[in-house]
Order: sequence, then C-alpha cells, then structure tokens
Amino acid sequence: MTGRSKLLKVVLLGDGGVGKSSLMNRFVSNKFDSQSFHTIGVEFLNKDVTVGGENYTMQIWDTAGQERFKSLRTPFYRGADICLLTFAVDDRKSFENLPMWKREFLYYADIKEGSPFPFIIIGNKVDVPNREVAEDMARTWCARNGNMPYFETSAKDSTNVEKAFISAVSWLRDMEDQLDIRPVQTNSVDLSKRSKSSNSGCCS
Ligand SMILES: Nc1nc2c(ncn2[C@@H]2O[C@H](COP(=O)(O)OP(=O)(O)OP(=O)(O)O)[C@@H](O)[C@H]2O)c(=O)[nH]1
Repeated sequence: MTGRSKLLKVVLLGDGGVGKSSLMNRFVSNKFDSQSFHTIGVEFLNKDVTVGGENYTMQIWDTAGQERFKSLRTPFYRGADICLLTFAVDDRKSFENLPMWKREFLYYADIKEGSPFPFIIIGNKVDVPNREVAEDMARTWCARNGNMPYFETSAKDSTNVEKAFISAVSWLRDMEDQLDIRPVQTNSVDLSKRSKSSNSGCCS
C-alpha cells in the first residue's frame, strides 16, 4: 500500500483465554498457535487495510485478560478508536463479563458512558462443539446494548476473523458519517508519533 494512511488504535479486551492474541495473530499473520501463552501487559501489531477506498493502519492492541494484569493493561486504553470486546462461546462467564469489560474500557479510556463509540462484540471459538452461549443470546444482548455489531469467529479455523476486523473499521466510518465528523481529507498520520518504529511491540 502506498500513500497516506490513517492510524487506527484498536483495543482487544476480554477474559483471559478467550482468544484475543489468537485473533490478532490470525488477522495480522494468518497464524494460529494451539499452545499460546497468556499475555502479560499488552502487545501490539500493525496491519494495513483499505476500507471504503481509504487506507488505514490498524494498530491492534492485544491486552492481558487476567485480572492480576489489570494495572498493566488499563493505561493503554486512552486514544482508542475502536474496541473489540471478546468472549469465548464455550465459556459463559466470559460472556457475562462483557459489561464489566465495557465499563473498564470507558472508564480508563476516559469516555463518557452513553457517548457513541464503536464497540464490536466477538464470540470466539465457534469451532468448539460444547457451546455455552447461544448465538441468539449474544445477538439479543448486543441489540439491547446499543446495537453493537456481533461476529462469531474462530481464530483456529479463520472463520469470520478478517470480516470482524474489517467490519470494525466500517462501523467506525458509519459512526463518523452519522456524527458528521469524518475529515474531508484523509488525515496523514505520522506513525512514529503514536507507535514505536517497528510494526509490533509489547509493554508490561
Ligand atoms: N478451539 C479454539 N481454540 C482457540 C481459539 N482461539 C484461541 N484458542 C486457544 O485458546 C487458548 C487461549 O488463547 P489466547 O489467544 O492466548 O487467549 P487470550 O484471550 O489472548 O488470553 P490472555 O492473554 O490470557 O488474555 C490457546 O490455547 C489458544 O490456542 C479458537 O478460535 N478455537
């Protein structure tokens, strides 16, 4: 991709073990590791995409879902453009924790509750046979909580992973259109100001 690219900070949140790192690695590198380790702090990877004729660099921040790492992840919520709230369809508790994740994000990102913000809900691990969260239940919850887009994914077999990330950018664009805040010209963002010089990094 050449030319100007708008940087989007995308934050992945959800309980430990739901598959956040796996989703990021599937989307960015098309890889899956069945033995992946818990994230400590945060890590990020960049991916260039084109949506609606505009170029974006999605800077995807994968955070540690375990409670004991809360103080390491929350400083990185500020400045987020999109938040992907993730649960695993074979783990009911991870679904029930979504409101907690949403509240935590809004608080530390310093966004007023009720302000329009592009949240996407991801129900991961749809390849697993023993589901604990029915698709209907998840869709109903999303509809009742601001009509958030919902995607059922599998980082393991790739189902819907690309679709979920790309749709997140479309959702942001739709919101900007509704609020009439999209700049007329695509912003040229100096990536060095908001990211490290490499295309990936980690902070703990
Ligand atoms: N069957 C299946 N397993 C998955 C899927 N996604 C992730 N896993 C597995 O689930 C486990 C946890 O995945 P991670 O990606 O490390 O989960 P995480 O949400 O990043 O976990 P934390 O770093 O602790 O927050 C690993 O063993 C993965 O291989 C999936 O779509 N299907």
